[in-house]
Amino acid sequence: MVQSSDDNKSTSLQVRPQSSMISHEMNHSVYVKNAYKHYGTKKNPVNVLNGLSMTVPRGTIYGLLGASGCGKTTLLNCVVGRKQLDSGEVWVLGGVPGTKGCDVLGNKLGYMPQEMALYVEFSIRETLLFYGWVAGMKSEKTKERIDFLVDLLMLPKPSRHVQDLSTGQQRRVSLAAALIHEPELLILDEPTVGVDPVLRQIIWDHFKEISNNGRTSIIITTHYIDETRQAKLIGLMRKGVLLAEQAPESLISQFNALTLEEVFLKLSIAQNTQQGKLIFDNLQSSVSMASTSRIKMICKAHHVRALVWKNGLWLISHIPILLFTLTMPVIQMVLFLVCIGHNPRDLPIAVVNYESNNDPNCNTTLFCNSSRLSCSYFSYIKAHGLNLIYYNSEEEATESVLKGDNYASVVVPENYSDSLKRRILRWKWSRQWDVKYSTVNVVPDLSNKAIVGFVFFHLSDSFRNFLEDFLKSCNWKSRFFMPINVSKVY
Ligand SMILES: Nc1ncnc2c1ncn2[C@@H]1O[C@H](COP(=O)(O)OP(=O)(O)OP(=O)(O)O)[C@@H](O)[C@H]1O
Repeated sequence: MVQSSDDNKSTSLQVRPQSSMISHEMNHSVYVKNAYKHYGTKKNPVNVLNGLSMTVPRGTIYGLLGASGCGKTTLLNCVVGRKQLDSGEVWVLGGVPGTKGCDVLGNKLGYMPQEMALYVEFSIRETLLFYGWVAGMKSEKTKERIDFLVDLLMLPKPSRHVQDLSTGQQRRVSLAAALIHEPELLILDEPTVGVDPVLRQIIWDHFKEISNNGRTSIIITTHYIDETRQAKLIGLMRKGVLLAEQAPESLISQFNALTLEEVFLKLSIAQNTQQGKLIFDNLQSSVSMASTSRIKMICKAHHVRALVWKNGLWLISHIPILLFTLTMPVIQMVLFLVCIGHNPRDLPIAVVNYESNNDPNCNTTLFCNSSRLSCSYFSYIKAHGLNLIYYNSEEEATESVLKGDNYASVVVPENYSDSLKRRILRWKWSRQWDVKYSTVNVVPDLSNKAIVGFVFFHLSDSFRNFLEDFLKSCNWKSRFFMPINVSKVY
């Protein structure tokens, strides 16, 4: 309980929340200046950051303290680039996240969010392996680190699946994922919630050890105010600003308090009485630099490898979904073809039949001695679904194709039937004359290859059927050839 005399003393404190006690240098781990962030609409905003400034020197454990809902997570999300500031500056490891030269931040940063962000179908080992690979670590080194972290954080067997762990164990796996690649900057949102006091001390000892050499900086938010006495610096956050940013011992002695809780209380009371003035001061002094931050995780080969591995692993552990994913396109295709798709029909083609003098009504009956086999062939084409438009000459038919009236022209030469029969009978020893007059000439519209493909299909399939029936009618042995000549005209 704070004495009333202390209260009076505290209310007279000049709380200047925005003036960081540490000088501004670009080589700090994290430097936030005049950060503003609100949620909700412009008309009805929830102001979470109100011109907050924060400095985390390299190699420091920084305890970010504040009541629930004061904006700690929002601030950290802005630092790691998950959210953007409305205005203000964020510098991380000497660069502005999202700009050139700061693209390695993803590997230098270890972030443990407050919410569970693990793939629960994975085992502990698979989870940590994935995050190691994402950070570009070699498998051997990752395995070494997994053994070390499982031991340090007293995790269950690495083969256990995340979904089978308790919430506290899952949070420790999340912490291990942030630590796996020994990043330069660790941002941990309440890493010790629900952790046994002995283990909590072990974790803090580890933090002190890795920050001691000056390489690793750690920002920790926690509700356990007392544990942050072990931090090098603490930032007391309230109403969107830092009320103080100092070493815990120096705060305690400066505010003549016994605990950090007491310091926080005194500062909060002081802030309440000065609120109006401070907001005014902040507005006066704030240079609104709309430099929004966003950490760009670069997509390197190891990211791709890790993602492919992760997705593969996920699919293997979800066999029904894998089967569904593989068979779905086939099912879709079959359903589409059965219900909707069919070959295009009634495609117009220009025809010239020199054998029948272009008589569209010539006898189409197929028999061995027929002298108008071309008429029979045309009837097969018609039955197959092409629309025959008769022209008087080959030139007119070709012209109609060039004009786009028809998809192809089909010209049957005179003496077609006799030549065709001789060609079938003499086969390899056919005369050139018979070859020429037994061949149908086709000129396609090359501007529409997909449709022309169907025209060829109709023409050749019709000829195949026609030939089979003709050979049968003559009792000749079965043969296959396709006397259709395609000419290209541009
Ligand atoms: N997406 C959002 N939309 C609207 N309001 C939000 C959103 N996220 C957070 N808030 C509000 O912003 C304020 C700050 O939330 P934040 O999560 O940053 O606080 P916190 O200090 O991390 O709280 P805790 O310690 O409980 O995690 C809260 O009032 C919260 O309701």
